[in-house]
Amino acid sequence: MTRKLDGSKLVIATHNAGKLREISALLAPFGVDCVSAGELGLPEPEETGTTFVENALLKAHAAAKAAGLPALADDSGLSVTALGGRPGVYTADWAERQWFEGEPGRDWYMAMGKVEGLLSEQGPDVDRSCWFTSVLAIAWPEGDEAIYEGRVDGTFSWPPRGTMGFGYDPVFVPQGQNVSFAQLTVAEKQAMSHRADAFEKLVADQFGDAAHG
Ligand SMILES: O=P(O)(O)OP(=O)(O)OP(=O)(O)OC[C@H]1O[C@@H](n2cnc3c(O)ncnc32)[C@H](O)[C@@H]1O
Ligand SMILES: [Mg+2]
Repeated sequence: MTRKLDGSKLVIATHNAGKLREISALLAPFGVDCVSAGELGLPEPEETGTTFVENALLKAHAAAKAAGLPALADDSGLSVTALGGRPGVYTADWAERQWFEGEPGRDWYMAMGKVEGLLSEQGPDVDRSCWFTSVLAIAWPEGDEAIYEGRVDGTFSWPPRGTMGFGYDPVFVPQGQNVSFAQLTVAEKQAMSHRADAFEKLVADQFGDAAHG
């Protein structure tokens, strides 16, 4: 039995604005009182794990300890079959940190181009199948933890298309669709995303029969 959220404030332990938007929207129907890591001024922990689970737990525990509140973290990434699952856990690292109009950020276009470069080296018939993973971890200040994993399969598509979403969304075409994640509204992406898949498991476990949304 995993520990359950009991109505106290929940820290959304991410420094990624796109994820924060999606996780807040997923939580909205459940009336959970949320605060983001950014609002609390929590530092961004170093992601030293070698798996999504390790990094999600590391981020959730760091935030829970620092805030004295339960914390929900997401570790996610894009895995490309023909690249042996890379960038995978290192998806964020493939994008260099840059300054954009005075704001710190990462260069996602460069990172997507890196993946495309490696794929096109393998010729025009290269297998472009790929998948997104999301591991959601909840940690409590006392050390309890819970883990939920989600996945969505698709195709790495070039050139990038669309302006919605974040990160690698413009190159990810989910199975059965012909538009990228960045051409979908938040609600449309949530109907099929890796994060929503993990969240469904979280809801079943944490909110049980009372679950809706
Ligand atoms: O660690 P936090 O603070 O949560 O934010 P982050 O951006 O560093 O997040 P990760 O360490 O989990 O790195 C995962 C990267 O994978 C990419 N990614 C994950 N989910 C995605 C999604 O739904 N759409 C597009 N790209 C996604 C995105 O580029 C993320 O930066
Ligand atoms: Mg990160």
